[in-house]
Amino acid sequence: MKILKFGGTSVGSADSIRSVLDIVRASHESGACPVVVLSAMGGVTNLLTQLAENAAEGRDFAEGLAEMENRHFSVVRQLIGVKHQNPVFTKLKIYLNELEDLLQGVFNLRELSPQSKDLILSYGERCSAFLVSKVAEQYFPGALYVDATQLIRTDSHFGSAHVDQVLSEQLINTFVTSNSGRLLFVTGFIAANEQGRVTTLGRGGSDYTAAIIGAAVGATAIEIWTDVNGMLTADPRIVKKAFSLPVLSYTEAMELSYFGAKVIYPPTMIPAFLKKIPIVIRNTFNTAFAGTIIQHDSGKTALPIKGISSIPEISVINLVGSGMVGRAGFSGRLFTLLAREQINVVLITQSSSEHSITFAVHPGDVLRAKGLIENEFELELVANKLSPPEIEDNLSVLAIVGENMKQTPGMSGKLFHALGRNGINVRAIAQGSSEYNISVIISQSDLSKALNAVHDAFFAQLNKTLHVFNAGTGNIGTTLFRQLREQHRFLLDHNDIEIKVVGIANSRRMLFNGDGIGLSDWEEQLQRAGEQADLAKFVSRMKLMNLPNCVFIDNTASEQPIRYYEEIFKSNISVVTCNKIANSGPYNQYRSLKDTARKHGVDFFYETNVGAGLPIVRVLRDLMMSGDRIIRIEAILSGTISYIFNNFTGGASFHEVVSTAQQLGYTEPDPRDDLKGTDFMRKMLILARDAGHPLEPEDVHLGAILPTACTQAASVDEFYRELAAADDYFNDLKLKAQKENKVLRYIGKLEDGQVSIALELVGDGHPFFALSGSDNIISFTTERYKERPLVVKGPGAGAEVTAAGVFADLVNVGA
Ligand SMILES: NC(=O)C1=CN([C@@H]2O[C@H](COP(=O)(O)OP(=O)(O)OC[C@H]3O[C@@H](n4cnc5c(N)ncnc54)[C@H](O)[C@@H]3O)[C@@H](O)[C@H]2O)C=CC1
Ligand SMILES: N[C@@H](CC=O)C(=O)O
Ligand code: NA
Repeated sequence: MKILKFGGTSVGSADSIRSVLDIVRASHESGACPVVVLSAMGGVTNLLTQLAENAAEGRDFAEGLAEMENRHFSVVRQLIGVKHQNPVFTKLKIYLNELEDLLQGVFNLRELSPQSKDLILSYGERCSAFLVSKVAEQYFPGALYVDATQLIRTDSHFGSAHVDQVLSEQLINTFVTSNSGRLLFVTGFIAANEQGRVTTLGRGGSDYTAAIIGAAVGATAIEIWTDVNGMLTADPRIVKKAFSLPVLSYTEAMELSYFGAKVIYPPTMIPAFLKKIPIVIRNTFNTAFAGTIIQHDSGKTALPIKGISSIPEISVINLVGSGMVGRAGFSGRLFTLLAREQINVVLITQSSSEHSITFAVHPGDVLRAKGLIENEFELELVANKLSPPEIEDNLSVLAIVGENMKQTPGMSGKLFHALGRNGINVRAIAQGSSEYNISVIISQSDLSKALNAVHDAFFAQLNKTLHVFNAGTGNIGTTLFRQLREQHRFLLDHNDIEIKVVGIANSRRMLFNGDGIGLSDWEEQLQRAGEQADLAKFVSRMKLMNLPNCVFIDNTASEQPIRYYEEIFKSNISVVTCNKIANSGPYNQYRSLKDTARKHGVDFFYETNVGAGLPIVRVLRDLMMSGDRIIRIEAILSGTISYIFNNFTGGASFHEVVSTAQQLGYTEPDPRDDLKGTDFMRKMLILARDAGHPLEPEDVHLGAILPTACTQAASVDEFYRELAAADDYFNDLKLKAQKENKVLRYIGKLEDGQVSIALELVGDGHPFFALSGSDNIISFTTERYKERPLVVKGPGAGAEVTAAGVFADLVNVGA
């Protein structure tokens, strides 16, 4: 025999009741004659609570009663044939009249005892179970409505009564046996005490009813039908990637539901656990989905943890006192006091010095707990053996849960790494003695970020999300967005990485969307829904959104974003930049940026600062980190100048070739930066610094390729005019080279801590002779690569290769 329990949403409307009956039919046809347990229609228990409170305070309750009547009557009209409706209306009307009398009594007395409240609430389940049984009767002759007050016996602890398991089992078995073969529709949640007075089993008690009946009849399974796909790895309202768990042990399910996951009412597990009856959580609205099985063992799984649960609102009380806290007997007195006063202590930690105890309670209990402690320990407080209790509010608990944790080392390391990397401060830590959970207390404002970051850390193989804030939507930014869009599917399928661009800014406008800005029409969105750009606001919004695995990309050529890098690192956000200005400014700035990023455990990636997408920065870093020593670097690192010399061969004049290089996207936004050598200087400086030399920009010996008039041009237009005027000068250079069978090369060198860049004529014996397009080439002569240098060569400018380099840096963030 199976028990099927349907929650409020499953019986919330005529449509959903139809789905319930389909499920019952399927179960019935498969041979089992199930017992069906029903909750009140969705929202009805809350409505009844409200009406009872209204009545007790002398407020009107008629309107609410009418609403209750309408909801039930409307189902009768929709689901029961006209001929059979009258007796159903009559019985429902009797229930509603009784309810009205009760509410009137409460109204007259202005008093609502827990006993009256239980009786009032019982009408929710009575109406729904009766109604559904009558709808079912049309298809299952003999279907029987059962009021659980006949089946479940409790004590008189109204509101949350304790079940007399033995007596209830007898009552249930007698009833079920004498009605064998009939389909039973039982009210959830309600029971009765010895005198037959109605009691309730606590919020969510319908699950419990199902478990009690299941245990009594030795059911093969207890199916809890709800409106979600079983128990999930985390709260899906906060963690979009939360997924349903196929198998959990009873203990794991208890731990997960204790901390917030409201899918199942924790006491439900006990009768099922004792009789080893599996509980299956299924979705009434997605019957094709297998749901979650809760059973004796936690099942074979590769997952180190099962889920992450959370309590969003918690308060903490700190007790400090050298003379008191930590002494034998103190904690005993403290926690006995709190237990006696029914204050639920969610979590306890004690400092190793044992001079302090921190414990968490629900915010509604915190002031009462403080008052109780002040009373109980009055003498100790007066004698200064104990400091007055301190309260901290606006905190949350996050807990990772799973039986496998016990056998897997490094679980807490992983948890704290994920939290630390995302700048989440941990207020207190507790590991359950069972080692089935590790809980941390964090600030409420960090909860969403923490849940997502921890979820990614533990279920990384199941997809990691990077949240990107991108400044600069020019040549490189636009190309990067296109590449991200084109690769979105591939990254998800092959690397389980999802990249969401959640903020975009250029010098005119900015736009945010925490769910990700669609990259097929970002320009149109930025125009339509964006606001006026303000980089300070962009950065503060980025911090405020507090997203996990967050990356700031600087795709501008501006000094402005650089002012925020430190602040960004301090907010535990990584930076990826193709903007060279940050690393080629004063040495102190370069040093400080690197140090700050390292200190905050975030990445600062700038591969495209040198040679665009070519692996140069990375290669140098690997050489340095593995203990090699750089003897000499020789390089061509201006893609623009390389292109110009490789193409200034035929009929086109020098200034025309420069203009083509600009059109091809090789130049800096201002091409004077390339031709004056500034861009090359920056790259050599960055390499020298990365190679360990604390140089300043003016330390680089920069040989010019332009006549003075060109270098002094005050605007880009004027620059082109001066270039055109200098055509003869460049032609002479070209002819000289051709005469000597040589080519023009602008070459940078780093040796003995000295950096120079100069225009050279090189012959075909030179390794830099054969280049084409915008090629860069770099040769590292090192202790290990002494005889034959390590050479990297390839296109070193252009939007496609640069954006690809930014992309590669991005996917490596946090790797
Ligand atoms: N073109 C290439 O081959 C390579 C370029 N780079 C670097 O890429 C960067 C971008 O170059 P392009 O895309 O060609 O430049 P671009 O001029 O086409 O685009 C720059 C973008 O930055 C935005 N911007 C400027 N100031 C801003 C501010 N204060 N706040 C927000 N946005 C701002 C502009 O609105 C524009 O969208 C430069 O730093 C360049 O050195 C690096 C390696 C290779
Ligand atoms: N303008 C630069 C682009 C790469 O950094 C160049 O020409 O090399
Ligand atoms: Na590079």
